[in-house]
Amino acid sequence: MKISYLGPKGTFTKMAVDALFPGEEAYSYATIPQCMDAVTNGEMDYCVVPVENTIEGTVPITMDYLIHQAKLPIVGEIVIPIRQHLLTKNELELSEINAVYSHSHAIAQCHQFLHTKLPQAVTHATSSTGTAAEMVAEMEEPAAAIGNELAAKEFGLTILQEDIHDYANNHTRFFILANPAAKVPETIVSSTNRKTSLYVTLPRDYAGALHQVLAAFAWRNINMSKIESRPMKTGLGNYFFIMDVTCEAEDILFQGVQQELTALGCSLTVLGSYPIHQYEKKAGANL
Ligand SMILES: O=C(O)C(=O)C[C@]1(C(=O)O)C=C[C@@H](O)C=C1
Repeated sequence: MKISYLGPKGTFTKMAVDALFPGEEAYSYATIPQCMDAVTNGEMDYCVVPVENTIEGTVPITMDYLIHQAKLPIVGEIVIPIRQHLLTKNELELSEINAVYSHSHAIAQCHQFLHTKLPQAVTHATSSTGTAAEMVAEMEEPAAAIGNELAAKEFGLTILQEDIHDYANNHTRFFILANPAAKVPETIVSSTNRKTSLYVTLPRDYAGALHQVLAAFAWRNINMSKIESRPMKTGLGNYFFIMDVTCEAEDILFQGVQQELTALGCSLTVLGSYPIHQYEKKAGANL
């Protein structure tokens, strides 16, 4: 079994991979689209990609590339607690740090900390928190990375300040996307907690169009756990709606929704019906 993830070493995505696929071969890629492409072209069986964070919301590149380009099925989800630390090469005063490197989502999770404690430091976005740690480990100037304990270990950095994220309840959701030919391992399938992700496009702009869509789920008592609009990229004001519902796509009531929305001229695409996993801390784990 081969799994692609956003690398290099020491990323949160790598932690998610280790939790889901212990002992399996994991391959690092530089970007989220590259992780998905590796599955599409058959190099990899699965990829693990970040989707949504408690503080910063959706990871747009993941949803956009999944919907517009990769079109891979979602076969599972894991939610991981996120602890962001300030990592440096040596012990420094905060006032000495002139640059901070990290993934844009990690920087956003620590915005208030950076604003109040490191006003002099210029922030630089990197392709991942692991890349930021790798870069800072090679720099001579007094810079810091935002990343996790695993990155500190992998790149020999000091944790100058722990838990610098602005809100304590910080979690990120990751999707497991699969090559349609791959057999999903039993450890991933076996979870009683399940969800379906889908997106809906409306036939045109008219009063109550979205209300009709929501009503189709509501009167069947199907619980919606998330709804968000994303641009269709075809013109200003053209949006589709990504939704998560807590039932299976095979459920007779869900199929009723599909028929009703199709009759109304909407299009409904299922991205996957999948099990939800919660990260369980193991002895010696880095979270
Ligand atoms: O840079 C990493 O470590 C990642 O795995 C990416 C990512 C993200 O895209 O949101 C994953 C989890 C954290 O929320 C911050 C960064």
